[in-house]
Amino acid sequence: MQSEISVRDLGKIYKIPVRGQGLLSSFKSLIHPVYTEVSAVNNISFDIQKEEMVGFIGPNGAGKTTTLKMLSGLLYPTSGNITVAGYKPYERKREYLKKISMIMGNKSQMNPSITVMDSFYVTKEIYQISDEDYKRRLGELVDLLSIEELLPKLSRNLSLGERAKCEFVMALLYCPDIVFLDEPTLGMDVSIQLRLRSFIKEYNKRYNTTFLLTSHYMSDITSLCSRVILINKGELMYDGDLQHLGDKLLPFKLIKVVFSDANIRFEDIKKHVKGDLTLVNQNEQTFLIRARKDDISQTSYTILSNFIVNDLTIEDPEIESLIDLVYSNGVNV
Ligand SMILES: Nc1ncnc2c1ncn2[C@@H]1O[C@H](COP(=O)(O)OP(=O)(O)OP(=O)(O)O)[C@@H](O)[C@H]1O
Repeated sequence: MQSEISVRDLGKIYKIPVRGQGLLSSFKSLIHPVYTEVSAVNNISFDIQKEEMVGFIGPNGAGKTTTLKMLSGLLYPTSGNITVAGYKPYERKREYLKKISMIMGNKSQMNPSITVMDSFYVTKEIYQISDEDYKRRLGELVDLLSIEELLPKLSRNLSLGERAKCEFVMALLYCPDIVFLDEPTLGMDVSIQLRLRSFIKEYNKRYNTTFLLTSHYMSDITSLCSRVILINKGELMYDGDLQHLGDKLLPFKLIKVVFSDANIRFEDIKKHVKGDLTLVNQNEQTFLIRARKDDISQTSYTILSNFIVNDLTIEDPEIESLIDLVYSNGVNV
């Protein structure tokens, strides 16, 4: 069976004009432009099946947006092949454009000078949605996102969160099979992020829509995607289970220990325990300590043998800490 999204050896090189400093140099570069090349995506391959929700993650400049733009047909690849729903995206066939949608958290698709309702109506006309389907779909989406009172407002007067909800409605009105989400919750407060996440989850279940999502908020990824594709400097670094990636990249565990003695200090523990140990936090006799996974049995044993302990538990690190690692340091899986 053919995958819903199939990407093979995909590459994108941007050619950027080099401009020298000063007026004369700028003038020369207009007549004889010199270009430099930036390899944004380098030979990546992956498959996504229908109904999957996949997180697409990587540090700044990794090539996520460039890839999404090639998948949606906004950019032409320099090399490789893409098939989405049986189409070549860069051909931008009308039937293809009806099958996909792209939501970009930092770009609005709505005309600021007309009302929300009119923007939706324009979408109806562009995508030739029948009156009956339009009425039903709009009703459902307005209901799911509770935006009834926004319909008569001018788009330019919407708050960030209100606009995001309307963008979702507009992008889904024509019932696309595949949705590309690029930072859909960017800059939103936590309550709107939660609302949009539960909306995406519910929508995926109800309509079996395929989602490919990039986000700097790990909670978007952890709550929606069990599979992640990780890229770094345009190269594919990992494709698989999110939890497994966490195990690989976070090679430590957390020991929560409650001592009987209120006077214990972290230095006392370190005197006995060999190896890497970090104090994450302390509340009276309760310590949360980070230790390397490989040392965890020995560390716990040493603590139990040298102190009077009321309670000791071993916990996995929060998968959320993965995003800091991925986005701040880049990664090597
Ligand atoms: N239009 C463009 N012209 C030239 N270079 C570009 C263009 N768009 C992106 N790039 C470069 O391509 C590389 C990948 O950029 P891209 O926007 O795809 O990364 P990203 O993973 O989406 O980053 P972020 O998380 O910061 O949004 C970067 O080095 C970027 O500077």
